[in-house]
Amino acid sequence: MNFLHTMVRVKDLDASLKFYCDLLGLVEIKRKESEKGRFTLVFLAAPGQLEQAQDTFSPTIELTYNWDTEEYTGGRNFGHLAFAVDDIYALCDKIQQAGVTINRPPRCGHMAFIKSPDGISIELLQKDKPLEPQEPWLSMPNTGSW
Ligand SMILES: C[C@@H](O)C(=O)SC[C@H](NC(=O)CC[C@H](N)C(=O)O)C(=O)NCC(=O)O
Ligand code: NI
Repeated sequence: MNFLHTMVRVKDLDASLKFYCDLLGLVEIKRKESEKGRFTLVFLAAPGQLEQAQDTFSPTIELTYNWDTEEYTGGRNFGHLAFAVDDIYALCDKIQQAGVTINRPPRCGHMAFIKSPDGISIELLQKDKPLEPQEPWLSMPNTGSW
């Protein structure tokens, strides 16, 4: 079995593409519009996984935009989407300049959390740092309401 994608329903497709593509650097690799179903699907891949994703559409994020407005009550059971980034400080600066809140800044140099326009938590991890949170980080209060 292989992991393929995570689907996220978005309220505003343009705002989401600005966030995931222009700000985070993901690349649109496929789009499907359904007149009958009244929705648009957009598959996004990370630049470092583009070749693989173009072959198998995985790993990707599948943005689902329903043309008719719906309320999406955020399920507490969904945690976050995590990305390994080249330079977490440079990316956080860019994110802050774009007016996006950094809910948990990269204090210990390797992990930050932000939220998408739909309030989806996004974890940013410095590429060459260990995945497991360092002890000091675990005891740090987070700045956002999680
Ligand atoms: C292309 C493949 O990866 C899909 O996930 S299509 C799944 C399909 N999606 C839709 O119908 C999109 C519009 C729908 N109104 C919705 O918001 O999901 C589907 O079966 N969706 C149901 C689901 O729970 O994912
Ligand atoms: Ni899907």
